[in-house]
Amino acid sequence: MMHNIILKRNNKFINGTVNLTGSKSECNRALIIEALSKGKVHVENVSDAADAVLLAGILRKSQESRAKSQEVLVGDASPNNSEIENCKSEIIDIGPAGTAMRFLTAYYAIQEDEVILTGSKRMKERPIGILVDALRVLGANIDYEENDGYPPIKLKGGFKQQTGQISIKGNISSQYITALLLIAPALPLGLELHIEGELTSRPYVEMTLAMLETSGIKHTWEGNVIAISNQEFTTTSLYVEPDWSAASYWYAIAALADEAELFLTGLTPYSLQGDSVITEIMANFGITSQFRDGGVHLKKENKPISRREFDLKECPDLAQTVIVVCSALNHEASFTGLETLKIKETDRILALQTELGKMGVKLIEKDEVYTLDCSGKFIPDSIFINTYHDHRMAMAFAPLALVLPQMEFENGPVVDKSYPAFWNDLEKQGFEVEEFEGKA
Ligand SMILES: O=C(O)C1=C[C@@H](OP(=O)(O)O)[C@@H](O)[C@H](O)C1
Ligand SMILES: C=C(OP(=O)(O)O)C(=O)O
Repeated sequence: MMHNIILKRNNKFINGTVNLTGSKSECNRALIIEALSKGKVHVENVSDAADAVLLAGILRKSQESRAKSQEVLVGDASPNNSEIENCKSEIIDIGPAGTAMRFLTAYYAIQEDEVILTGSKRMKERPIGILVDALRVLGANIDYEENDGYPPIKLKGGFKQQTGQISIKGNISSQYITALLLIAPALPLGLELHIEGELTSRPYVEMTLAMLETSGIKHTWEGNVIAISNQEFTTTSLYVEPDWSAASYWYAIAALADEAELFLTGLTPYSLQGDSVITEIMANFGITSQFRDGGVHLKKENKPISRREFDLKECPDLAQTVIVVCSALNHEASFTGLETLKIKETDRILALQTELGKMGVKLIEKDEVYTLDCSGKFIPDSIFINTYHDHRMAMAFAPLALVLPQMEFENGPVVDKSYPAFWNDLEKQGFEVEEFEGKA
């Protein structure tokens, strides 16, 4: 049995304040930097996102056990067999946290610990071969435990850097590039990363470099080559900003309301998060964003929607939000830059097509351009949304409660991955949220 959610909204007027948790992306980077900096860098405003909480716990435990084994070595007592066994191949289960999986792969590749990194059933289908190949060229000892190219993987320690120059494909996931950049300052020979072909999700790479820069790490980026030499972190703190991807669901709610005035605290126009582009995207839907009072004020102005083409390559996590809003407004726009969606928490293209199909909306692909067809759209009395272990399927569809009489969501806690307070926040803003036991 799992906790499903019934969601309803009896009016279309939104007015309130929302405090969002810290960005999962920023927090995951900050935690790895903190661990690599050996305490010099301190993370402030750690995110409540389950993925970040899990990563923080793993890094803490790993550092504690390293400190403990050093104590054993320093002390008289030689470790007994069971202690040696415990030190061997610790199994780390990262669940559905893709970013954490990729970052930890690079992190453990240069540690002495022998660990097996594994995750959810879906994680075992999310490719990691490109990153593993790059780390092997650098000098890491990594084996696949089940299928080549996919988790689980065994990181065996004994890293000895062979080269500082590697090439990596840029169009599959920017997370591989970030993972390598994060460990670059700790590599004796530094890193010169040649990005082959197109770079997807570019703002996430820029976020990584900016956070390294704040931590005292210099880089150069010329053409398709990013270089970071072996460097020391400086003593500083990294403040995790509120999550703009989470903010996108409130923009969507504003877009589907008749009248909306919302205040999202803590957000600034100078964010490192590429998803802050939601302000520009939603301006097309009549949502104005004013930064004042230490946050952003959203206001809905009714005006016709003119933009028909959206390239989401730089903000893939906004794709579901924007496509669902367009479907609700019968705005038959087209979308590009969606290629990476198929290897995220679920195949998000298929999931969108299936769930939008439940109200007669089609998302049709031709030559990598996806177009909405709302000609067969209808309003069901109640709609059951399958969430496919994907937090963003639940959160992107929830704003539809403003235009549908009743919605039901499979697996409410799926939102915990990045925004655990999501259903509570909806309730605070006047949505009716009811939990019920459903079939797993
Ligand atoms: O680096 C990051 O924090 C992320 C990068 C993006 O992934 P891709 O680079 O695989 O598109 C994004 O979808 C993910 O949610 C978070
Ligand atoms: C793709 C996402 O996360 P991850 O890759 O970290 O699992 C996401 O949060 O939308």
